[in-house]
Amino acid sequence: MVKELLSHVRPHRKTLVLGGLLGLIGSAAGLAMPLLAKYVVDAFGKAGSMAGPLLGLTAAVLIGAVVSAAGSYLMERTGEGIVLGARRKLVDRMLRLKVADVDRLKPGDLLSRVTGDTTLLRAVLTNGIVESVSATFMLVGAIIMMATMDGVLLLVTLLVVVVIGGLVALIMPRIQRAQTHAQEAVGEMGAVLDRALQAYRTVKASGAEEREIAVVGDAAVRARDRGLQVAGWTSLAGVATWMAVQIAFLAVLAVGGARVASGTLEVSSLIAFLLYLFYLVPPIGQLVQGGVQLQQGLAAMKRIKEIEDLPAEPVSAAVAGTGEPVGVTFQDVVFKYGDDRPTVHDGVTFEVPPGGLTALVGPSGAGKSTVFALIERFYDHQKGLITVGGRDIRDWPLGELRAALGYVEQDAPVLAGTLRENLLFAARDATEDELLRAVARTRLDDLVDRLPEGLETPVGHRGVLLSGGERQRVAIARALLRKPRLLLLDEATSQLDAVNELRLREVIAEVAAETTVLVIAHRLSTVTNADRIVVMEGGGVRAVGTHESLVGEDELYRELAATQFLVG
Ligand SMILES: Nc1ncnc2c1ncn2[C@@H]1O[C@H](COP(=O)(O)OP(=O)(O)OP(=O)(O)O)[C@@H](O)[C@H]1O
Repeated sequence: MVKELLSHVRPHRKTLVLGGLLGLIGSAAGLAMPLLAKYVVDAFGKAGSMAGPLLGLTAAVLIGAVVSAAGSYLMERTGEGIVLGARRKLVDRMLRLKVADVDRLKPGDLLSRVTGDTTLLRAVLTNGIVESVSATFMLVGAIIMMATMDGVLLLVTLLVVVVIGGLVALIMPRIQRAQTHAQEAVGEMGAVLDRALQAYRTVKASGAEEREIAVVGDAAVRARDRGLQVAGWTSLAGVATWMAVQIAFLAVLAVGGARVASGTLEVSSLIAFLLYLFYLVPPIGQLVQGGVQLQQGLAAMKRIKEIEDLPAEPVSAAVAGTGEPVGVTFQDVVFKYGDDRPTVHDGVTFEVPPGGLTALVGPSGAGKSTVFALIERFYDHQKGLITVGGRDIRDWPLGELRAALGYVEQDAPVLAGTLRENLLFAARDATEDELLRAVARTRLDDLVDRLPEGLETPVGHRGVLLSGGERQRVAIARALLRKPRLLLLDEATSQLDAVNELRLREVIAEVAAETTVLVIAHRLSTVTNADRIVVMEGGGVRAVGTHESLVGEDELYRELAATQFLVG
């Protein structure tokens, strides 16, 4: 883990060394100040020329200030660079993860890893390292000086320091563990808050503000408690260090006093030795502080690495596909979302030939949306065969497969940005003509005319909020611009008004004339128009046919048609 931590420093090591050196020079200039002041005072006394010493003093003050400032700026800059690098790497991985992995991780927690944990790296990797290095120098210097004074006393000192140092070393992993828990607690708080913000309207409508405030408050209290554990262990390490010096002082006094009494040591040497002993205090303190920071950095690194170690998917570029419509088949497909989850597909078999409109229907929870998730390879099925265009989906390069598909989620989200950016989201290279045609085909012209800045109007968050029907048509236009060979459309379950429903039906019929459309249908209009309907139930396919044939032959379908489609 230390290696990974240092790998973040490597690209910045030159700046870091330079920053550290400038800091040292700055401090040296500070140290020279009293000496220069002495010259100035001496010059007073001798009534000699003041110009030289004063100029020297001014120059030292200025140079010291500038060099120190440059040094600390470079350190901060390196810190920011390290945080930027860590964030980029983490976000890069986060957006390439498999859907199944993201399902397990909570968005608020992921967010806290990118914001909080990366920030923790800054202190340890800049000041932590530099101060520890300079503290080590000071420590070694003081020890050498002590060695020249008296070897026996040095041995006594080192013995005490080593024993207490061992104790501190035992405490360090505990600090790391406590810090990991503290970071987890902060992540958990982020997750809870995120959940409340996501369901903001429901929270308000349910009058659940106070309950949610309490839930997030509890998470914050847990984060505080974890933080206190870190504080506890850190103070213990601090006390141990303090004790080390005090005990060493007493031990040296005792042993040294005896030696002075026996005449083997001079009093002046004992005094000098004791003075040097106290010189050890700041560097030891800094080293312990550096150790604590290192534990914090390691804890953060652990959480960052957890994400970086997850497998990444190859990315599919947002470009339009080209090509003929493709069919899709499912043969005895078995799938569950996890080993401990119930089986969702238990031998699903159906066939969709290229072109035309196929509707998937079935009771809620029958596994219809899961069919789409498997075709998009958001998840991998456990058994059976799924083909797209006659080719096993596992043999398709992932990017190519997804480029061939258009995908419209049931809860079609609008992303931040303008309407144009939203439409071109899946096909950045579409021409203006293609864009306008997609707008016309999805009957979005009215919307574009109505919006104050037309296509350039910001929509979604911080922009104009679109209605459910508009969002769905934007999503369809977005999918169409990708020129899909197979369009997967999860119809919105919400009621659309008559005009919107008619528009949607027209759009689907037009698209189905050009490419393969597989739609999860919640509306009778979609189903009656379909070339074929696949009825799913209880993890399998129950019947396949047209509306007319199924009404005659399939009881469940008849029931669904009588209730669900007509009302939903
Ligand atoms: N990401 C997921 N992780 C775990 N289980 C899931 C996930 N998505 C769906 N499920 C489960 O799989 C089953 C089938 O869900 P699916 O969304 O495919 O049904 P559906 O037929 O589309 O239902 P609806 O018509 O209500 O949308 C459900 O029991 C659901 O709880």
